[in-house]
Amino acid sequence: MQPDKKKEKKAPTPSSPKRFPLIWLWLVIGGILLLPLLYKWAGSSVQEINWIEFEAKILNKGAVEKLTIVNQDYVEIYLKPAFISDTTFAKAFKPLIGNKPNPGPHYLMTIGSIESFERKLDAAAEQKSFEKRIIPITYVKKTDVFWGIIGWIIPFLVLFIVLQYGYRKNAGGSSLFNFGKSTATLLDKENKSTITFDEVAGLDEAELEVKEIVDFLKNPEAFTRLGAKIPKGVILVGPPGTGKTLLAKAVAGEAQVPFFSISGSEFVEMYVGVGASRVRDLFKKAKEKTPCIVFIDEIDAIGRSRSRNAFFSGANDERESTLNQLLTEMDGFGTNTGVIVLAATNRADMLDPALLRPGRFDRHIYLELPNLKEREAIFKVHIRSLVLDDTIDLHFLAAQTPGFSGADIANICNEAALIAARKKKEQIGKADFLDAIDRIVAGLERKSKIISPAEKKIIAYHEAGHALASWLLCNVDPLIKVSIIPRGKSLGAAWYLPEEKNLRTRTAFQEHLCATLGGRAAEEIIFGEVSSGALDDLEKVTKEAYMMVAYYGFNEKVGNVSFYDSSGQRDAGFQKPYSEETGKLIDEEVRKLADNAYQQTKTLLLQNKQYLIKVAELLLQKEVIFKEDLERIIGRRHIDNESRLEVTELV
Ligand SMILES: Nc1ncnc2c1ncn2[C@@H]1O[C@H](COP(=O)(O)OP(=O)(O)OP(=O)(O)O)[C@@H](O)[C@H]1O
Ligand SMILES: [Zn+2]
Repeated sequence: MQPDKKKEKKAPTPSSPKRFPLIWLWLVIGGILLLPLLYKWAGSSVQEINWIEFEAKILNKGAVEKLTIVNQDYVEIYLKPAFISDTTFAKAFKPLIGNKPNPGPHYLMTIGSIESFERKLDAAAEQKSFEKRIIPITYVKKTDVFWGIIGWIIPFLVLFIVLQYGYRKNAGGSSLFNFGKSTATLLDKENKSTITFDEVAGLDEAELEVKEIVDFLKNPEAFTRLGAKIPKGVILVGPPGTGKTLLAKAVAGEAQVPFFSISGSEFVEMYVGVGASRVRDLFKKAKEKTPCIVFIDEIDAIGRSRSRNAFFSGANDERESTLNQLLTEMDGFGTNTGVIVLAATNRADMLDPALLRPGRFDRHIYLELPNLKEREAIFKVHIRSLVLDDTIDLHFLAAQTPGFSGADIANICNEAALIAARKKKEQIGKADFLDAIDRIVAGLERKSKIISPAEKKIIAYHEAGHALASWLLCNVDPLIKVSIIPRGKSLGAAWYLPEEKNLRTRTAFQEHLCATLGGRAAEEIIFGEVSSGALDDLEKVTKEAYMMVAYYGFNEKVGNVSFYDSSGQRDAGFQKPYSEETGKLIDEEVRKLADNAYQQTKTLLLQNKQYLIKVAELLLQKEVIFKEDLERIIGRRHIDNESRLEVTELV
């Protein structure tokens, strides 16, 4: 139940796509829709009559010039010129047709069927004894223009709206009309990057390297005069939150040049060919603004090694053509064009080698997680805008945050301010910072979570087991505090202060396994039974033991071999790089390692059972205990402590 530091990936920079003036589109569509409506309205001004009226007012008066039967369902009645009066139609169209008589049809009449209509006509003719045949009748087929057009337009309209909507959802704001355009955000003269090297802390070496780029952008002649070539592409490599984006922005801010920023994932869309055309567009825009900087964040989204699982993923084609386009563009501009491409990635080892070749991204700058001194410097940058009281000691805070990235530190500073504000304090104090650190490391305290007294006891002994084991083993990171207040998803937690080491010995690994199993061992010693609370611990132990055996060559039987894959190409797990026997051996040795560590820990805790009980009781009483409490119970943690366990030969 140890807390794990959460790494949050920041959202890609929001894009600001230029919109096609949609209003025109709607005007055109509206116009097309309106036309048939007008027609319909004009047409509907022809009066409709029934048979009785027709017979009485028209037929019997001999006013019919001709009849047209349309589609077997209605009759258009044309009157003799003498009988035409000014209809609505004629009035409406007066400006168009002048004083000419309305050409008709003058009336419409719906009929059941042609036969019945003709029968009625015959009967009327007989009755009134006039020749039916003197009335010319034509038969025509007409499609209703209005519904005809609507019938055509609606499916298109629906398709269009669906596509547009779907596209926006996928493309995050761009529209159908600009999907080949790059969505890069541009910071230029009106909208400059205001970040300077002043805001970047603890990246001295990287800063030195990028300063050269700033100098070139400010004064290119000084370099070109001597025939020097400036790198076209610089790739920034480092874990998340180490300030890659920040550094790139600072370069733009210092050099005072336009800065195009885009995330690699923005190139890749669901439509084939979009990525490549976006790359083309981006470079076209960039070349118009030279000197300038193009910053591609998360370049691994397009630049991943091309051979990777090529057979299994169709999306590869699209990514590959995007990558090819990027390579072409980078080859296309000369070293002195004044476009410098900065790219950032968390993993340079996964990038396509073609990207890293000279003439492309030939300069690599590695950013690492900040060390103690660097963290202090980063804290200094981020507290500038905060109102602090005089309890703040930056060195102390830096010491409390090993393994934290610059982004984590920025987050802590903000979180501390929020915590202080919630407490309605005037100034932010040390306690607020410590709370903020805890919160970021282990999640929010959940005091309201209901835990029965029996469970609380198990949790207390579990955490006491971790605390005691790590206290007694001298190669484990020093313990700072233990808590049984539920936080985030864990029920209890022990905080350690990782020492900043570049190398860890086998002994350190083994002792770490023991400390991690301390919780479960304590449960077994005290309650004679284990609980499900050690899931997290077991997961860690398994992973670590596997790393020891299969990666670090710590196991004699498996030998000095490593099955680690630094290129990340085996991620998909299609093929194991070792034989089945070796696989079995690895499994066996991992199990043995974990079992032995558990037995060792149990022995250690049994020998110190009186301390275990005291620590657990204190935990139950206070919920949170600190290093000082442990010192009072067990005595100072010392390398030469009598009861320290020699964990050297575990396997
Ligand atoms: N060296 C640093 N000095 C000062 N602030 C930093 C530093 N590193 C990171 N930060 C802070 O963290 C924030 C995020 O960092 P940034 O976006 O540059 O990280 P990144 O390395 O690009 O991360 P990602 O890989 O997730 O894109 C910055 O805006 C800044 O506030
Ligand atoms: Zn645990």
